[in-house]
Amino acid sequence: MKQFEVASIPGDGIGIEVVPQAERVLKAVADVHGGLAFQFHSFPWSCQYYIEHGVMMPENGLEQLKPFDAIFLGAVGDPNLVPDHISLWGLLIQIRREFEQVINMRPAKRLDGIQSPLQNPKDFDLVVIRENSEGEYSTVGGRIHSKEDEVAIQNAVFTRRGTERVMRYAFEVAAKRKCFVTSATKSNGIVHSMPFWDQVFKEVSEGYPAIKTESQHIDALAAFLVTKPASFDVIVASNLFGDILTDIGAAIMGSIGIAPAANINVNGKYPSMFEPVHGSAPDIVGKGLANPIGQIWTAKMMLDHFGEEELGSFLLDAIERVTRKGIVTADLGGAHSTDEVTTAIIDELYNAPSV
Ligand SMILES: NC(=O)C1=CN([C@@H]2O[C@H](COP(=O)(O)OP(=O)(O)OC[C@H]3O[C@@H](n4cnc5c(N)ncnc54)[C@H](O)[C@@H]3O)[C@@H](O)[C@H]2O)C=CC1
Ligand SMILES: CC(=O)C(=O)O
Ligand SMILES: [K+]
Ligand SMILES: [Mn+2]
Repeated sequence: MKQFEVASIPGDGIGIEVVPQAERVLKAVADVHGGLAFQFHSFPWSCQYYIEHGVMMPENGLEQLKPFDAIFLGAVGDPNLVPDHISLWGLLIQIRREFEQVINMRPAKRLDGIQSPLQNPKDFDLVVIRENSEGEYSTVGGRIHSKEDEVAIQNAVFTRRGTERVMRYAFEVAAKRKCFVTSATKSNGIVHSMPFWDQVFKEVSEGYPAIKTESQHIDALAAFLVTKPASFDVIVASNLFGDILTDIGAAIMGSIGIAPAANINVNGKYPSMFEPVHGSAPDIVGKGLANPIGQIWTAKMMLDHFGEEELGSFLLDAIERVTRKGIVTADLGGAHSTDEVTTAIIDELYNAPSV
């Protein structure tokens, strides 16, 4: 019996609603499989925790997380309790950085039964590989002076090591897919980091002669994601560009409530972290409206990461059989609750031909 030890951090808002639902699904997946088990250890680190303790997680929080096979996170942020830059940097971004989760992989594809806001989305199936450790998300800079003399400086950081690493990762992913990588750039407006990004992209691409490439400026690329998403395979992007593109990816799928993500540690020194693209959605919290599919699809990415790819596909198939039946939450035009959608997915797991 294979046993996976998973650290759960539901976090804030709807994170607290969807994480237990996805855990229920994973337990069912394990039950149907028969040869593996998940043990979840839940950590209460959140904005509520901050109100009680003055920190988002204890000083030895990372040490507590390190022994786990993976971290399964919901969402962080409750702007009514704690300013976002404090809560996100105190937990989510700290884990990404300290655990060297340098790659953020975010697929977007059309699912049967879900209406895309696009008139003709075709069968798009793409993945954004987002740099997850540097770039525009940096603590380098500061604020000085006050009133009309006030100055804020925020420096973006692009290292050769980090830039090459994310690009190589994108090429490796593309080699297993449709062999096409698009680089998100903005070298017409950002005159140091983006020409560097383009240069590294060109250099890395020379090592992958079988992979087709293109570069697109981020503004045009954002528009193309709306007008012709089916033309993309793998998109490699800096931290901020990838963040923005993946909310568009989620939107064209039909809702940000279904988009999954994986924060991947590539050197094996620390656990990877799995969390949906969406945030804590304070506007719908406590109403049973949260779409659990983003968190459940994220669980599928965790299965893939554990080497259980067949089981991952089995789970995504069950999700799609449920969306095909129209059993969906309000964000997708349905009338079903978080719990009902989850239960329908679990029923599909048990009713499917066995793995
Ligand atoms: N990785 C993370 O933990 C992230 C955290 N946040 C934080 O979350 C808080 C809210 O941020 P927002 O910008 O409002 O982004 P958000 O993703 O939480 O919500 C955006 C919109 O999408 C809807 N939505 C999101 N997830 C949904 C789901 N599963 N089912 C149905 N509808 C869903 C919300 O109701 C809202 O209308 C902030 O504190 C923000 O910093 C935001 C993005 C990512
Ligand atoms: C923070 C955020 O928006 C993200 O990780 O996608
Ligand atoms: K999240
Ligand atoms: Mn985001």
